[in-house]
Amino acid sequence: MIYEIKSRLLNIAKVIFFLSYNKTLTTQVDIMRLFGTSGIRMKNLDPQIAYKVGFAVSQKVEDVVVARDSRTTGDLIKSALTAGLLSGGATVIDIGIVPTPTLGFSTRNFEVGVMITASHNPPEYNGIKLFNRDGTPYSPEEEREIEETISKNNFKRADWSSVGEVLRYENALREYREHILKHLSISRSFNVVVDCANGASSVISPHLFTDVGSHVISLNAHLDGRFVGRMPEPNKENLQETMKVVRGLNERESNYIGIAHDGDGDRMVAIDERGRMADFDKLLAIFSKYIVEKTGSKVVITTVDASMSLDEYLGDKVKVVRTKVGDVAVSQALSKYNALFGGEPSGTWIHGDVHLTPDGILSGLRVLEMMEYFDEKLCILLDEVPSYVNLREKIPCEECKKSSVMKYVIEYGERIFQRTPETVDGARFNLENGWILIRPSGTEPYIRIRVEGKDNTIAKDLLERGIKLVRKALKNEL
Ligand SMILES: N[C@@H]1[C@@H](O)[C@H](O)[C@@H](COP(=O)(O)O)O[C@@H]1O
Ligand SMILES: [Mg+2]
Repeated sequence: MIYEIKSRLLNIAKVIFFLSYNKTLTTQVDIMRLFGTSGIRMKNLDPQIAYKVGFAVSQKVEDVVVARDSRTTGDLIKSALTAGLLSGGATVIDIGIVPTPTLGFSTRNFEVGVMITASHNPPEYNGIKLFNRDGTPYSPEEEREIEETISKNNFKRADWSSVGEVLRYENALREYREHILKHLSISRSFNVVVDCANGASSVISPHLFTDVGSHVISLNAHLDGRFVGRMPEPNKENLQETMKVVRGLNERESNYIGIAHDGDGDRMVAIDERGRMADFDKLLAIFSKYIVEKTGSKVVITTVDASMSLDEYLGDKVKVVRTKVGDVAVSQALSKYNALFGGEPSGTWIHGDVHLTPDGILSGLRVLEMMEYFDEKLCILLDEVPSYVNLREKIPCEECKKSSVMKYVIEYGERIFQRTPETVDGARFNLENGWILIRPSGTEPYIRIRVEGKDNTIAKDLLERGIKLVRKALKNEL
């Protein structure tokens, strides 16, 4: 009898297990991927996505600090995001238009920070980037959680009595400015051209350079979301005019340097006294050397696309850690290794002694500090760094094709280059006299190729082979 009851119970349990197992199978939802290398970034970003992100964030936290850059769609996206946050009962602290590093810094007083920006992308893009209290951008795992909440529609709406409210906070810029100034030691007066790309850095960058005693000429330093002065990516093509201005000023031997930002001010590009845009890898090397010499720190963080000259320049005593491309990975590695400096050859620099958010404004000021420390012109410091030939190319590739293109690149790349690639990010083939990295951009519809060779012929040949390989992979897709 007892045996009979037992076996019946067992059968019922089996049926319940079967039903619930099938239910989980049928209710399993595909997780919609929204986040890339640097948060969410899309052309004509749909405000409904912003609403859902706000709603998802509000399920976990009570107060959220929100800021935006100068883009024309900034108010639209902010309103939608705010509606989502309030719906879930979160309090929104609105600090207005400020650069990403200011938002990252302000997050220390709240639970989460949200920056509405598409950084260096053209004006038709916008995006959303989330920050933790310690100033680090959200990790891929934290981003997955938000994507999961959205995909599963796991929202709980607050009722009228607990719905959130918006508070405006006016002191964010002042607090950020004071914090930055506390961490600088600049006593010399420098001549600086500051180009803000009509982006968010306009509200603070030229002022901080004046604060440290520089003579400042500001360019594109009024907010305009159409980026009327120049496009927001601080690259050679977009900085032609700025370089010309620096060169023109220095015809009278006034030793101007240039500092240029992207749309949200988390990047910095330097222009030396000869009007040349500083090579990112060289700037990375001198920043690293400066931090190592000044603080005794023995570890520097960079990304897989950084030059081999860095290791050579720093010598054996310094450990160079290479992460995936993107400030998220660099910032996390900084925390993990307790490092004081990390940078990427895209002009993104993080100074861990001040805060863990990439900061183009602080980095520009640190260029001056470094020049004073080494008592040398920027052009001379840059020329001291060994250099190899670096070439870059980007090939258009739709989002949905990226993963199969990369699969092809890895498989056929192994045959072509006779090497197993490193796959920290995309595929990097390390060869005798150089290397080639092929990876999908996490912010734009491109496959990026970067090569470095001991000489021009090697680099050009590698690049050509890389381009051919990606084109073949794309054709294979058709
Ligand atoms: N803040 C990030 C950078 O950290 C990153 O290097 C860059 C390029 O990323 P990707 O090459 O994936 O487009 O995007 C953003 O600007
Ligand atoms: Mg940026």
